[in-house]
Amino acid sequence: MTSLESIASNIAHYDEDDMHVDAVHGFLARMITPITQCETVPLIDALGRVLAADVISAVNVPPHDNSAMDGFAFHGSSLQGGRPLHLKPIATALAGHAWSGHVAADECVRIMTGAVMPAGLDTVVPIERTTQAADGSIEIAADGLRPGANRRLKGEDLMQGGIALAAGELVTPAALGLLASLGLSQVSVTRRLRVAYFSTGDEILGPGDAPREGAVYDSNRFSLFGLLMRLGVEVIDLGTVRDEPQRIEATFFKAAASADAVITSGGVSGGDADHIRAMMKRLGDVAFWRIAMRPGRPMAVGWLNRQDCADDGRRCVLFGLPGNPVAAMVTFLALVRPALLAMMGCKRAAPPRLQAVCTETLRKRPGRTEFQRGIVTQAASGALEVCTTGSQGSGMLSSMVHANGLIVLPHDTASIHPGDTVEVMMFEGMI
Ligand SMILES: Nc1nc2c(c(=O)[nH]1)N[C@H]1C(S)=C(S)[C@@H](COP(=O)(O)OP(=O)(O)OC[C@H]3O[C@@H](n4cnc5c(N)ncnc54)[C@H](O)[C@@H]3O)O[C@H]1N2
Ligand code: MOO
Repeated sequence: MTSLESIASNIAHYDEDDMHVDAVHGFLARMITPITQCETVPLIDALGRVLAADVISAVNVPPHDNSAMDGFAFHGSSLQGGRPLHLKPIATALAGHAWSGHVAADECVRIMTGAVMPAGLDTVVPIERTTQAADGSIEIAADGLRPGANRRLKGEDLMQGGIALAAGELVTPAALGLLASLGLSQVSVTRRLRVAYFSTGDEILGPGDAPREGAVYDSNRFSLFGLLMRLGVEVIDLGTVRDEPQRIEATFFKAAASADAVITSGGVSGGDADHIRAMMKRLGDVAFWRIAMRPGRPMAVGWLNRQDCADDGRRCVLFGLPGNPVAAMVTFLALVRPALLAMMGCKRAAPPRLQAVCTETLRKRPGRTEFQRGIVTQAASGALEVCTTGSQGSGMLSSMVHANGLIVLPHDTASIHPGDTVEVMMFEGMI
């Protein structure tokens, strides 16, 4: 069984007390194994799931050559140097009602969008480019019209026998529609990832609890719930756990028995009452990092031992996030989310980061990656601009609410000045 130590030995410049964000990504990529169990679900339930196998198209989409316009279908070979054509309409072809018949060179067929192209015809002129003469013939303004115009070819979207969607694809709304266009009623997806989460700390209150001196309401459990729901995993909410060893231990056992991964928040920086670190160490193979990033410096990563043997022999992955609410969200988005997607078997690449012109000074020293809460807007010129949400305290969740992305300032970067271009990891589609 792989150990954290053996993974660490393969990471260049591995230093638990000063982890480069790139080293964290490299470490997690080595640590994570995708789930292989799969299930067949009705098509409609596949949204947000990950395809377990390549989907081979059993049909052509579209299944036949068809018209892209309401107009008249005719022989493209009749088009000569843009001269107008005069053709006699002999029939009408409607979508869903194929018309079969012979069409001569001086004839045409009135055709609707989606209707099967009559045999031998390859070109459609839109109705607005035609006029009807008194004798019923159709005059076609042919300039700029090429043979094959406004015809959609059989199989041009998906070819029968080809891979319509590959294993590891996330079923997005578009992918769901595409699967439906193949006529499928069910699809094989990886089983839903089970992710347990809980908050720790004696100062943490639950919703509706009476306020008390020195206590704060639990927000991490709710931000994490939202982030996990957006990922489409099965969430297991294990509540808020006080800094009492027995309770923490029982909660970890529960998580390890029921989940593929467990996410905790708080107690990883090593304060006096942080029993959680000692507990994590005792219950599994866990590394405690100080990551060269802001926010999100302390973080625990590893595996929890299972008391009983899990059905698939997998170990429960542990992500111990820092307690500060912004730090918990940022470490989730930047580090945990890609790892969970990999566990889900999702091969989709991370969305590209936007480039935007920064409109303010961002103070930074080289030596750590920073994720500042940003608001991206479009200037009148069309260029993307970004400013921060103001104070960047890692306890200020309002800074996340007002942001629409994270400005990513790489490890070696120094301060940013107005007019400099920065990269932004947009929230849209993520949180
Ligand atoms: N001596 C050091 N102190 C701290 C360090 C350090 O490196 N050396 N790191 C700081 C950083 S950065 C962070 S982030 C925090 C993380 O500490 P913990 O993960 O141990 O978290 P706690 O101490 O339990 O809590 C920190 C902070 O967050 C609040 N919190 C915790 N859980 C929740 C929750 N579920 N909902 C809302 N707020 C929560 C908690 O009340 C504290 O204010 O450590 C720094 N200290
Ligand atoms: O992880 Mo801490 O939030 O950098 O303050």
